[in-house]
Amino acid sequence: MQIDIIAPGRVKERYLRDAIDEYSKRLSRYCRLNIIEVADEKTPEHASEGVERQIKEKEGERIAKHLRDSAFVIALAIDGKQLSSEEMAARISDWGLHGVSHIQLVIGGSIGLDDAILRRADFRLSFSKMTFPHQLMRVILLEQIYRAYKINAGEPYHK
Ligand SMILES: C[S@@+](CC[C@H](N)C(=O)[O-])C[C@H]1O[C@@H](n2cnc3c(N)ncnc32)[C@H](O)[C@@H]1O
Repeated sequence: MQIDIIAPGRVKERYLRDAIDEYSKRLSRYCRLNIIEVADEKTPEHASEGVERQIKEKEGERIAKHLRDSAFVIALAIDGKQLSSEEMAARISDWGLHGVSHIQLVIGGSIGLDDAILRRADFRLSFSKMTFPHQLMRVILLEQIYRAYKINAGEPYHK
């Protein structure tokens, strides 16, 4: 399975980059992982609704360039569907059985994902009703994909 994670902005914090590298290394045993960072837009502190919409559109256009018609696209969205780790593992296995060989997971920038990306998504995944910083979200997502592969492989991992 090819797994892409697409997100705006470069992760600058060393401790997050270390965690991303660690989970990427662990995941390389189970899938082909590709992390695609698109350029992010600078967000002014008190941006108007119009400016925020423009920022999301620009970042959305950059994300869209990487989306493949044949891929199963998952948008990370707070109001998406919440799954347990076991349910996520079962979905990944199921999508694979139904011919999906390429999953693209998209994380929004600091003000979220453009509507066009949300509409394109085949599935919207929520990690809870809480808002996580987009850069930390990459680590959480990688850990949960790794957990899903461990569950599907029947291999022990902390419960
Ligand atoms: C800082 S959040 C954006 C917050 C923005 N107000 C929104 O509602 O999308 C940045 C990105 O991280 C992801 N994210 C943050 N918290 C999440 C959660 N609980 N579940 C799923 N994705 C989340 C989403 O992709 C979101 O676009």
